[in-house]
Order: sequence, then C-alpha cells, then structure tokens
Amino acid sequence: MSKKTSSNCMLAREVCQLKALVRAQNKQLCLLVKQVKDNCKQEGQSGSETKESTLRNLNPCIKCLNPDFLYHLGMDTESTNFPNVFGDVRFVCLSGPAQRAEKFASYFMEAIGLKLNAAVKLKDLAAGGHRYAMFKAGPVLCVSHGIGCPSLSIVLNELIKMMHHAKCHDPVFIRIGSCGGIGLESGTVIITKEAVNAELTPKYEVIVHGKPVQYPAQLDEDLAKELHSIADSCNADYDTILGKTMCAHDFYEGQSRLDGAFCDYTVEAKKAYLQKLADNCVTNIEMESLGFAAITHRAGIRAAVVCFTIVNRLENDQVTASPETMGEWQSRPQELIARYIRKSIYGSDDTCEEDDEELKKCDCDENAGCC
Ligand SMILES: O=P(O)(O)O[C@H]1O[C@H](CO)[C@@H](O)[C@H]1O
Ligand SMILES: O=c1cc[nH]c(=O)[nH]1
Repeated sequence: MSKKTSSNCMLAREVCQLKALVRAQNKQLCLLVKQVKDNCKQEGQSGSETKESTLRNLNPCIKCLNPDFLYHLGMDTESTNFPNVFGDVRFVCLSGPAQRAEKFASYFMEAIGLKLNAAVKLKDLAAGGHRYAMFKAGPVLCVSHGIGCPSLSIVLNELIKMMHHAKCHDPVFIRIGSCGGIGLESGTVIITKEAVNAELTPKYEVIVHGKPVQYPAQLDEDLAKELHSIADSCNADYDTILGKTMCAHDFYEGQSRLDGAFCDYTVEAKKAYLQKLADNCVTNIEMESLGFAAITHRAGIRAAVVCFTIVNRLENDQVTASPETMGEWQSRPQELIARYIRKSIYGSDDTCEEDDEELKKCDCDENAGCC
C-alpha cells in the first residue's frame, strides 16, 4: 500500500470514528434532555414549585446560617448559587485520594457520553478549601474523603449540607475504595452488605459532649443487590461479591498488621484475630464504611460501599502491587458504578453497541477501499 493511500485510510478511519463519537454524544444528549424534561414534568405534576431537598433529620439551625460556610470545601452559600451549580447532582461518589476522585470524574464524564474533548481537564471545585478535591461530571459529583472516619465525617457533613442547599432530590452516595481482603484473591470487588466495627457490631460511635453516642451503620440493601446484579451480568475474569466489611480506625495495629512502627502482639495473636474475622464472615477491612453507612443513613440517603482488594490479609500485610496492577484493580468498581449510573440515567447501560457496529462497518469499507 502506498504512503498516500495509507494516510487516506487513516484519515477515513478517523473521520468515521469522529462521526460515531458525535452520533453517540448526540444520542446521550437527547436522552439527558428527555430525562430533564421528564423530571420537570413530574415536578410540575406534584406541584412542588419551591422544591426542597429530600434529606432528613438535618440540623434545624442550617436555615439560620446566612451565608453557610462549607469551610473544608472552600465555598459558601453567598458566593456560590448551590441550586444552579449542584442542583442536578444525582450521584455522589467518594474515595480516599484526590487523584482517584479526578480519575473517576473523567471516566464517568466519558461513560455517560458528556466528554466532548479529551484535552479538557475538570476543575477541582473544592480547591479553595485546600483539604479535599471535588469534580463534577454532569449529575455525578466525585469527591475525595481522605483516610478514616473523622476525615470522612467532615466532608460528609459539608456535602450533605451542600445537597440540602442545592435542593437535590434522592442523591445516591457511593464510596469506591481499596481494602484488604480476607482470604480473597487480590483484585476482587466487594459490595458491602453490612459494615461493622472492630467488635463486629454495625454501630458507629462518636463522642458528643464527652460521652459516646452510637448510630446504626446501615447501607441500602436493595442498592447493594442491584449493583451485584449488574456486576453478575458481565463476563469478568475476577469476582464481585456481596460481603461484610470491618471498618478499622487504623491501618496498622487496628488491622492487626505486623509491619507497623509498633507491634506488641505475636504472629499467633494476629492469625487468631484474622481467623475470627473470617469465622464471622468478614470479607474485607477498610477504614470508612462504618461512618459512611451511619452518616448517610441518618440523613436518609441511599448509600453503597464498593471496594477492590489490594492484598489478601491471610497471606500478607504489605501492599506490593505495581501501580499498573493497582490501576487495573481500581478500574473494576469504577466500571461497575459507571454501568449503574448509565442504567439509572438512561434506563440501560449499553451505549456503544450501535457505534461499535458503525466502526466495524467503517473498518470493512476502509479495507475494501485500500487493500
Ligand atoms: O482507598 P481508600 O478509599 O483510601 O480506602 C482505604 O485505603 C486507606 C488506607 O490505605 C483507607 O482510607 C482505607 O479505607
Ligand atoms: O489492608 C488494607 C488495604 C487497604 N485499606 C485498608 O484499610 N486496609
């Protein structure tokens, strides 16, 4: 094949790809517009002109905070019009590191057909707070929560107030994180059925006025089942299971590791503890599920925790996987959540079959013309 013919072929293929992309995006935009129109119709029918958020049990004093400063997110209700900026949020996806939140947002943007230009970088909307990172991909808000329940609790308080000020309806909160697996192959995806504390009870404890107060840690059972059913329908070479997640307050002694700076127990004691977890059906250990379940439940928010295991704790304490492998494992829950979001928004999660067909046709045409 001559150089000129080959570059013509490449050009033809790129034009085809672009056409398919534009068609796919038009399709997604049509569906989004339809969704927005349907929502408007429903609101009109229910006569809710002054729409309020659906969150429950909130501090009655919030309405007196004029403006309300969301200090750690670096924004307030006077300088930001919350209903305008965040009123369309339907999914809030949280994860520990800021970089993961950004990756998820870019991925979801593309997954729901909103990414128009690969070179466009999403803006960190919480940059002003210098604590957390927050990216918006259409109806999906991706936020980092740092490590542990205290850090999570602060960002959840401010996000819940944000949803309230923005008058959001039934937002779904999902934590997507890494965890240690109990006897599971690394890379396994675990959807938390029940979150428990180190004493294996589903109670989240906070100290208020110097006294312990306990809140039930309850995730949405139906949401967990729905996520599991979406995962089941895909041909993956890894397992996605429903499991019991133990939430620790520490990564080292709190998870019975032998590789921390301190360790006053024996290998046998560690083995016995992890075996006790396994005997009580604990599948994985991480550090936020309990607070996440309790705080979202308190506000009447449907929530789920989906984690990928990065180490089998019955075999190892140290996390030694390469960045490439970690990236691959991290993409597993991300794909699952994208499928769930697409299904919720569009009623189906298969957005690309037609376009794949179009590209296949394109390949054939190109071959016919050039070779
Ligand atoms: O990967 P993330 O979401 O940070 O979650 C897990 O990783 C951190 C510990 O390394 C803890 O926050 C734990 O819950
Ligand atoms: O072992 C692990 C891995 C990730 N996160 C944890 O909290 N523990």
